[in-house]
Amino acid sequence: MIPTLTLAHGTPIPQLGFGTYKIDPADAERAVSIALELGHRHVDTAAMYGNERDVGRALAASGLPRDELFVTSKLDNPHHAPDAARAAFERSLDDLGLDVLDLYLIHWPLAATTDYVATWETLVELQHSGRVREVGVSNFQPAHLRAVIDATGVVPAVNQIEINPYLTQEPLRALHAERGIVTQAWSPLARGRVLDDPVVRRVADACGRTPSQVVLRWHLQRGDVVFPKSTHRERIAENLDVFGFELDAEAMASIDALNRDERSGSDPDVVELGRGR
Ligand SMILES: NC(=O)C1=CN([C@@H]2O[C@H](COP(=O)(O)OP(=O)(O)OC[C@H]3O[C@@H](n4cnc5c(N)ncnc54)[C@H](OP(=O)(O)O)[C@@H]3O)[C@@H](O)[C@H]2O)C=CC1
Ligand SMILES: O=C(O)C(=O)[C@@H](O)[C@H](O)C(=O)CO
Repeated sequence: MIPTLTLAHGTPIPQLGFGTYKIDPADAERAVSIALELGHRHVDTAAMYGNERDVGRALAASGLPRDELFVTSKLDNPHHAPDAARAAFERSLDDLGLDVLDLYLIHWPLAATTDYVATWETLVELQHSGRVREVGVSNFQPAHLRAVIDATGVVPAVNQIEINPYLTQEPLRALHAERGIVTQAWSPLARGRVLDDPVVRRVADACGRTPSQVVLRWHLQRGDVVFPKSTHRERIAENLDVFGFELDAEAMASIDALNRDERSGSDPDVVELGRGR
């Protein structure tokens, strides 16, 4: 039911997944279990979220075959140094209860304080070890992408960046398309802020859908990977029910036009060790 895109090394990734930032560890097993029960097969987590063990428990309890699941985690900011990164990766695998991860990302470039190229080389080594199918980055700006590609010749499978109707990120998406990098859109609903937008509401009313559904549909039709977060069963179901309709060119253009280059979350040029989280 959920379409897939293909990553750099041939791994299929469901285009719609389930986000887990800000899901309290005490609630994460329940929320992820609901997501899997309702049809999600792709879960986005991170060591930073503190809920990998609980996500892992939900994956195990689901009884779903491992090859039907796609799990992403991310290297947390304090662990960029190569040895620390290897240890952090093993901790994430262990906490998630997995032998092999599908996708592992550098969470933030921390360009002013870390050698993110060395960190990237470590992720590439991890991929060669066979413990992770695909490696990528998150919150990388064009200069950071060019630096890791120039140094290693290895193109990140994805760049996970904030994208929503208020921050459409066209220049970065164009660079991704040029380099064969899959774009992942974090905070696809701008953490709920776009759902009251009058234009979004008008499009939703016109197609008999909810604001969240039209915004997610907009992302999917642009070709990006999205993983909205919700802890409510009815919203998780609503956010999954986005494959039975299409936005026409006029509706797409009216949502594109909402761009105001406005972030809902942290700015990659500002986040550094110990700040911006
Ligand atoms: N790589 C990175 O640096 C980052 C990655 N991410 C990833 O992206 C995921 C999604 O981003 P996130 O920041 O969580 O924000 P989202 O844009 O997914 O918005 C989540 C918010 O919207 C609400 N919501 C969700 N669905 C609906 C709905 N149908 N109707 C009304 N409200 C709704 C949720 O409330 P409720 O839960 O109460 O339903 C929550 O408050 C994260 O969970 C994480 O996995 C996020 C930020 C940074
Ligand atoms: O959710 C994530 O993956 C994050 O990195 C966020 O915590 C991010 O730092 C943010 O935008 C906080 O407002």
